[in-house]
Amino acid sequence: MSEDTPDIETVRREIDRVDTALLKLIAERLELSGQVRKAKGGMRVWRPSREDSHVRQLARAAEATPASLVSTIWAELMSASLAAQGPMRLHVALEGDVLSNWSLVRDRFGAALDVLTYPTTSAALAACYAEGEGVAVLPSPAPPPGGMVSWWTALGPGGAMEGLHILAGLPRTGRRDWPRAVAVADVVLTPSGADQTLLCVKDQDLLPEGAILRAVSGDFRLYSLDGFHDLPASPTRRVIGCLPRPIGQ
Ligand SMILES: C=C(O[C@@H]1C=C(C(=O)O)C=C[C@H]1O)C(=O)O
Repeated sequence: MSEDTPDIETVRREIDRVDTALLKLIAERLELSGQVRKAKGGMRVWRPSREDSHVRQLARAAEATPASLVSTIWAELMSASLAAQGPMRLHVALEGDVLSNWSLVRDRFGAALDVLTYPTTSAALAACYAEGEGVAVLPSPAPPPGGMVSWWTALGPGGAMEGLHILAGLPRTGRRDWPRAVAVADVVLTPSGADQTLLCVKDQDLLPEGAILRAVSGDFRLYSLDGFHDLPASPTRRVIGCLPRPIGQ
């Protein structure tokens, strides 16, 4: 053994020391999330914009730790926090590549929350709509010309589920400009600090400058706008979501 080779027992003792410190900090964090629950009163448990702005700041501060690792570790911590705070269930549509969908959900929401799965997108969306604290995980609105994934029109002007919003993109980290899946819930839109606003337009309507066409279904078009925009709703257009920008983009 050369002089530079670390002694395995010494390294293991150091790892034990770090893990014991981490364990104490995790317990402290869980204790604090119990207090958040009380402080929130009747407020909705899931605050996706707070989660993504927090993880973005941590990833920036992390230096050598990759953003994807920061995101998955905090997904687990937040999952435990949410499970402790109250009833929040995930309603996941497993259409398409089931294994990829499942790992996207785990990476973003951790393992502590109850998950119900559905064979179709519309069934997952309906279950979420029927349940106050539910969150649906659905395939992203499809870019044209693949406009078959048209569930998002139900959130648009005149749609049956106007209270629901698109609030998070999956995966949370990476360079993709448009997510593979999105999370939908009955939560008010608030900025995370780096967002795209999702605007659903019916028929032909005047578009804000810089709008990017993301999906088309019948008379409905879905555009994204850079930044957070609280645009007033009209019979022909409505803001249906706010997607925090992927971390690491
Ligand atoms: C703790 C809160 O509740 C939830 C859990 C969070 C966390 O564990 O950091 C963050 C946002 C919420 O989804 C909060 O609202 O701050």
